[in-house]
Amino acid sequence: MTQDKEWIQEQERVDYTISKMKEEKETLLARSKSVQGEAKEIRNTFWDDVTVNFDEPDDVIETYASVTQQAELLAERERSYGHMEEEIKTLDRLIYSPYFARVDFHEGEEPPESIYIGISSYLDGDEYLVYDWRAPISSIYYDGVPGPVSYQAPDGVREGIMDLKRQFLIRSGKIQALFDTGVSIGDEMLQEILGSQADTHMKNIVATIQKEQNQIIRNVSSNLLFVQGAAGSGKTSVALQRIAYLLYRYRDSLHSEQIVLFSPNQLFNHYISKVLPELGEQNMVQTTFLEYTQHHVGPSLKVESLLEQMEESLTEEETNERAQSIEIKGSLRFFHEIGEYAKQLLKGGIVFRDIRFKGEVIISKEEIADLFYQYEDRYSLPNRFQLVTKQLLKRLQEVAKNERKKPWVEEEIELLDRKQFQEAYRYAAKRVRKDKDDFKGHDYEKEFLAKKIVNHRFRKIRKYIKQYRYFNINAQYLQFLKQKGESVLIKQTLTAFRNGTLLFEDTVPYMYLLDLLTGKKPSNSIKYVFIDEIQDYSPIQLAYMRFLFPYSKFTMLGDLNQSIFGSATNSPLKMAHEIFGEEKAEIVYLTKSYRSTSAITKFTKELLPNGEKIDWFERPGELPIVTIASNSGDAIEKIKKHAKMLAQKSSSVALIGKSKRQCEKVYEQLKDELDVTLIDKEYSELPEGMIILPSYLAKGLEFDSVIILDASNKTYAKESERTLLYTVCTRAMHHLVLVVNEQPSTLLDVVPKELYVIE
Ligand SMILES: Nc1ncnc2c1ncn2[C@@H]1O[C@H](COP(=O)(O)OP(=O)(O)OP(=O)(O)O)[C@@H](O)[C@H]1O
Repeated sequence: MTQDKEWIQEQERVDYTISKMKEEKETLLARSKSVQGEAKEIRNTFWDDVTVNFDEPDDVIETYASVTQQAELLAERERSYGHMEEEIKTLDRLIYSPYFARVDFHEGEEPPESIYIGISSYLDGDEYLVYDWRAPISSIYYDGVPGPVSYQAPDGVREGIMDLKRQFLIRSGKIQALFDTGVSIGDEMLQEILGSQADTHMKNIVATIQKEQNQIIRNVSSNLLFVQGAAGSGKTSVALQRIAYLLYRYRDSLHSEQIVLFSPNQLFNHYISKVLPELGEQNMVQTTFLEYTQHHVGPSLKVESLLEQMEESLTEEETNERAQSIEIKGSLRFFHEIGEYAKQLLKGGIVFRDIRFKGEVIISKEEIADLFYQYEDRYSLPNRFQLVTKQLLKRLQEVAKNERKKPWVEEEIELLDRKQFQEAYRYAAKRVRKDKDDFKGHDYEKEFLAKKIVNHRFRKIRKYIKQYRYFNINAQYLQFLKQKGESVLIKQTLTAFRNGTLLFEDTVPYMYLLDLLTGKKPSNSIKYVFIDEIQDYSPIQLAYMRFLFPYSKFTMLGDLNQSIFGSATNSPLKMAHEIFGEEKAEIVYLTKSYRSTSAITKFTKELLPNGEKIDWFERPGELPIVTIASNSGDAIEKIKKHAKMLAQKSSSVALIGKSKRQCEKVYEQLKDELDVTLIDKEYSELPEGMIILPSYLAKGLEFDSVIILDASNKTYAKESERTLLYTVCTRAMHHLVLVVNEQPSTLLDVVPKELYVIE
C-alpha cells in the first residue's frame, strides 16, 4: 500500500467520523431548540400552572410545593439545555479536528484494534470512533513505541503489542500532515507545532505530550508532586493538562471548583485561561497569592505585592534592615514562633478594642477581655471568639434598649418622614387593639420609632462585632514582633501600617496569627492545590499553604534557576519535604526545553552555572544578537531598529525591561514611532502585537521575539541577578536580541562567543 493510498484511506475515515459527528450535532441542535422552547414556555406560563392560595396554613404549604415543583421543572430544562450546548461545543471542536493520533494494539492472538485519539471521546452507538486522550488505553500513545506495551486499566495492567503509531495534523476536517513514528512522540509533529507562532493565549499540548510529562500528568499516587523543570520545559502546560486529566479520571467525584491554581500574576492567569475550556473542561479556580491575601486581610489594609516589594529592591538601594526582616519573616522558624505565641495567648494578652457609640465607650476592652478569659484553657481561641461574640451581641441589645430613652433619639424622631410615622401608627393601632388600651397609642408609636432608630444606628456595631473587629489584629501582630525584641522586624511594619499597607513579608505571619486566633479559614472542599513558580515562595508561604489546605494534594512546579530572589538559600524542595513530610512526596525533573530554538536555549543555558543539565529540542533558528550602543540615545535607536525588523518576522514582540520604571522611560521614547503597548500592572490582559513589560510580569509568558532592554553592567550587575537575566531571555521562542547600553553585563562573560552575534 503506498503512502498516498493510506493517506486517502485515513482521509476517508476522517470524513466518515466527521459525517457521524455532524449528524449528531444536527440531532442535538434540534433537541436543544426544543428544550429551549420548553423552558421558555414554562417561564411564560409559570404562574398559570401554579396554584396560589394563602388562606390557610395548608394552602400556603401547597402553594409553596407547587411553586417549587414548577421551578425545578424549569431548572431541569435549563440544565439540560446547558449540557447540550457544551456537547455541541465539543462536537464543533471535534468536527474541526476529530483526532490527532492512531495506535493499533492487540492482546495475545486477538486481531489488532485501531484506536484513534482526540481531545474528547466520540461514540457511534457503542463503537468508539475516537478515544479521549485521557482514557487508560491512550497512555500507550504517550509512553510507548511500536512493540510490546502495557497500560494501567481500571481492572489492572493490560499488556499487548502496539503494531502502529501514527500522528495526524487535521485542520478543518482535512489531514494536513501524517507521520508514522518510532519514537515516543514523533519529532516531525513536534517540529510542526513548535515552529508555529506565539499567541496571546497558551495552547494545549495533548497531541504531543512527552513521556516524562505524561508521568506527571497521570500521577495519582503522590500527595506532593514537585516538578523542577528548566525554562520552557512545559511545567505550566503539564499542570493544566494534569488538571484536565484529574477531572476526567475522577469525573464522578471531582469538580473544577475543588481545584485551585496559584499563579504568579493576573496577566499569566489570562494567558492560560483558554487551555481547559479548549479541552472541554471548566477552568479550575485561578488565583494569585496576592489576590488571595488581599481578600483574606480585607479592605482595611492594602497588601503590598511581591512585585511592589521587588520593584523597591530593584530600583532603590535596599536597606539591609528590610532584607534582614524579609529573611526572618519568611522562615519556617518564624511560622512556628507564631504558633507558640498563639498558645501563649490562651492565658492572656489578646489585644481588644473598645466598642464605641457616638464617641462613648459602650463596652470597654477590659470588659471584653474579662469575657474572653472567663473560659478555661480547654476552650480554643476561635471557640472563645464565637462565644464572646454571642455575648457581646446580647450586651449590645441591652445597651440599645437603654439608648432608646436618650434625648438624641427623641431629636431624631422629629426628623423622620411621614411614611415612617404612618408605619408607627399602624403598629401602635394593632397593639392598642390587642391590649384594648386606647391610652397607650402614643407610647407605642414612640417606642416603635425609637427602637427603629437605635437598631438602625447599631447595625454597624453589630456588624463590627460579628466581624470580630473588637479584636485588634494589627496591635496584636505588632505586640508579637515587639516580644521578639528585634527592632528590624517592627520598624518598617509600623510605618506601613500607618500608611494603611501590609508589607509583603508581613502578610503570611499576619494572616496566620489571625487564623490561629479567630479560626477563620477557607473551606476544606479544595482537593487539589497547584502552585506555579514555586521558587518564588518563601518557606513560611509553603507552611501556610499546608495549613490552609490540610486535606489537599499538592502539585508544585518551578525552576530554581528562575528565582527572582537570586540563588534561593532554602531550596523549596527541601522545605516542602520538611513541611509536608517525605511520605508520598515525589520529585520529577523536566530537563528538555521546548519553547525556544536550539540557538536560544544553547545561549541561555550557558548563563547558568549548573546549566549543563538543560537539554533542548532540535529546532533551527538564528543566533541571539547582542547589540552594543554607545549611549542611551543610541540604545533607543537600536531598540527601534530591531523592534521594527522583528515585528515583520513575528506576530508577538516583547520588549522586556528589568523594572517598571525602566519600561516607562523607554516607552515614552518609543511610543511616537512604534505601535507598542506598555504593560505595567498585573491586572491586564495580554494584547496582540508589540508590548513592553517589566521582568516580573513576563514570568511564565512567551513571545516569538524578545528584546532585552538593557543587558548592560549598569542594569544586570549583581551575581544575584543572573537568574533574572536567564528568566527574561528564556521568554523568547524564535528571536532574541539583547540591547546593551555601553558595557555588556559581566554575567554574559560565561557565554561562549560563538553562541551569539555581536553587533
Ligand atoms: N509536549 C509538548 N508539546 C508541544 N509543545 C510543548 C510541549 N511541552 C511544552 N511545550 C511548549 O513549550 C512552551 C513552554 O511551555 P510551558 O510554558 O508550559 O513551560 P514552563 O516550564 O512552564 O516554562 P517557564 O518556566 O519558562 O515559564 C509552550 O509553548 C508549550 O506549548
